[in-house]
Amino acid sequence: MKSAKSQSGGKHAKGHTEQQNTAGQEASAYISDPDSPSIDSQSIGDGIIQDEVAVAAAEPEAKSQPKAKASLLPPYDGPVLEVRNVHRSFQTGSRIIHVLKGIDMEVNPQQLVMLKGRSGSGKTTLLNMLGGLDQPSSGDILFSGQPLQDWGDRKRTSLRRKEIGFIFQAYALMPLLSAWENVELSLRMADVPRSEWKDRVGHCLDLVGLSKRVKHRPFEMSGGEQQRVAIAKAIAHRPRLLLADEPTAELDSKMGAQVMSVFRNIIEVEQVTICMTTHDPTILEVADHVYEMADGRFIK
Ligand SMILES: Nc1ncnc2c1ncn2[C@@H]1O[C@H](COP(=O)(O)OP(=O)(O)OP(=O)(O)O)[C@@H](O)[C@H]1O
Repeated sequence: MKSAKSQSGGKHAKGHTEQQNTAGQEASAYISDPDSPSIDSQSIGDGIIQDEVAVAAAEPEAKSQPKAKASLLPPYDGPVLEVRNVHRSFQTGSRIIHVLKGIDMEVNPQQLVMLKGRSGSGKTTLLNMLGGLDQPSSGDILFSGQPLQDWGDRKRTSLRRKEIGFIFQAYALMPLLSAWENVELSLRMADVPRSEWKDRVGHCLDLVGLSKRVKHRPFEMSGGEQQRVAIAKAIAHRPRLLLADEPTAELDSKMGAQVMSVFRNIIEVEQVTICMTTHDPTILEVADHVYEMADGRFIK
């Protein structure tokens, strides 16, 4: 796993020990400011995980009673994602690095779309933008027809919590929580009413083939099983979009194939849309569409 990058838009989950160590501190921040501030200036893994650590550590009573999932987005029949001429540059010291150089793409409902390309081509930078974790330097990203750049930090945070599920290369599960509790956490974060948790957690763990592992903690499971818990967790709150950053990179080919078959199944059953990055040529055939990136552009 690579280290986090120097500036906004970096990536990757922190190690578990670090997640645990920050729990108390993050929890108090969460309680004192329930509408937690934007995490857009943090890496994809850092932002999501700090958010989760805070919610996991907070006493349930410290939050107001969860409300039913309010719709953030008006009904829309078009693509889940429309990306128009997106550029992203980073400044490191006196240097400006132009990472994305005019990206155009569309992701339609219930598609499995893959971004492939060599290391450093810009895949994760783009994924961060698609999840509203970072903003383009120029260009537009529409999520279900809504231009994300016109949304404030708070609304984008809410979009991430309610409409997007994130999956990482290194699973990013809470190490002290069981599979069941890890999935439950995502419902708590999305303000899903507690009365719905039991059925929904059971259903999601069943979908990923882990109904017999619900009490296991991450260290008691194989890599493939942990990644399937992470998938159950990512879909539990019924997001429209799943974003996965190299979800099979740590797995052998058999477990990688299982994860891809779970992806196909949840697209059918949960009607979710998936956009993922990969280096693995053996899984590309499962995709509905593959975008190949080189040096910040798509190769035709
Ligand atoms: N926050 C940042 N500050 C400076 N440079 C960055 C930042 N984020 C990404 N970059 C640079 O942008 C380029 C693309 O990085 P990115 O992580 O998007 O590539 P990638 O295709 O996902 O690579 P990999 O397959 O290794 O994960 C790299 O040269 C990287 O160093």
